[in-house]
Amino acid sequence: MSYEKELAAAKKAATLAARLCQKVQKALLQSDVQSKSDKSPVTVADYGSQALISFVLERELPSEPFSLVAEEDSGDLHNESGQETLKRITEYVIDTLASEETYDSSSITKEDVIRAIDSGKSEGGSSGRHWVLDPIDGTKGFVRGDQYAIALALLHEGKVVLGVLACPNLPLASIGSNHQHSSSKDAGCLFFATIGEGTYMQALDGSSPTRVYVTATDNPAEASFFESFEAAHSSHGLSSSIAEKLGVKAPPVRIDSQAKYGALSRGDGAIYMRFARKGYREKIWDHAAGSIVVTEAGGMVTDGAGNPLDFSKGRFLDVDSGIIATNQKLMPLLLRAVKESLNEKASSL
Ligand SMILES: Nc1ncnc2c1ncn2[C@@H]1O[C@H](COP(=O)(O)OS(=O)(=O)O)[C@@H](OP(=O)(O)O)[C@H]1O
Ligand SMILES: [Mg+2]
Ligand SMILES: [Mg+2]
Ligand SMILES: [Mg+2]
Repeated sequence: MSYEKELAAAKKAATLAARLCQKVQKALLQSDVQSKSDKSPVTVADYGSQALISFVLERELPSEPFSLVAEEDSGDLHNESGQETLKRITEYVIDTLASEETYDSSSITKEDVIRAIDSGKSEGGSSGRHWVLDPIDGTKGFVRGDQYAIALALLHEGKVVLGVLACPNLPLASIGSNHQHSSSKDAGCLFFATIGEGTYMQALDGSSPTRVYVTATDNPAEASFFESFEAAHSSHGLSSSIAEKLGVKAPPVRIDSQAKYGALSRGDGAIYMRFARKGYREKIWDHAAGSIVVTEAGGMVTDGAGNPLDFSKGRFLDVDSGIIATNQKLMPLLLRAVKESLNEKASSL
């Protein structure tokens, strides 16, 4: 089955949303300390990105039933303090859509924005088609001025068949294990993948796409690994012990968001490990787009026990012992190291 129309719509939607987020991030980073501690700028970008993507997908694909599983809902926008935020979101959406000649955005109202945001309440599941959206993944990175991603995927009969990752601050050149704070020069990547057709990357501001592949290395000593920037999101201690067992020499590369999956898909590093604290339930929008970007580039994404990720169960993604990704040659070694480390951890408790 071809998903050509859906891919074109998804790329357009994610690219426009990235533009909106960049405008908000620029204003946020230029603002004074007081308004930086205020949560509203990131809220404006989260909601704005979700509303805009919902508008674009519905307009580009009018003949398809529209179901969207997305992170945000309009709950907080209905009270008194939400009114100013809603006004700003609507302005950003109108302004960003105005750059597309084919859209008449001037008539979009605050009510339209609320409706667009709340179209993301779908439960997903194993039948039919559902879009899956994280309007800004890596919110903490966004606020810091670091990495974040707009992550959009399409589920068909419970399987991810298409994924687009817009990473506005990710350098176009490789980020190795000696990666420093990124400059915005030559940054902005759009990764996209369709089932059976490979993964491609292009510049967010337009360039022809190039096909990307995960690293071919089978030598852990040459491999480096990615993990969350935020220690609260993934155990850095556990990943270090696994890396040590494997014989990985390079220090971890810690970056925010699904930009990690994008970087892995083009071979910047060889492994991604994520071990959330016990009791935390992963969400499908945090992994759907990233996982197909990696698998179509030749990689593998499983939970810590080696099971494939199951996106067909609704909004949550239930996993056994974390999420890991690497190439096909390193996966058996990685799984063994994960198992050993988890057993050691369990017996030391
Ligand atoms: N406690 C805890 N454990 C694990 N994961 C959590 C936790 N809290 C949040 N989240 C989710 O992590 C998403 C951010 O992804 P990363 O951890 O890859 O990036 S980061 O290092 O936190 O920036 C982040 O996505 P966004 O909310 O879209 O930013 C969350 O869905
Ligand atoms: Mg997220
Ligand atoms: Mg988010
Ligand atoms: Mg969030």
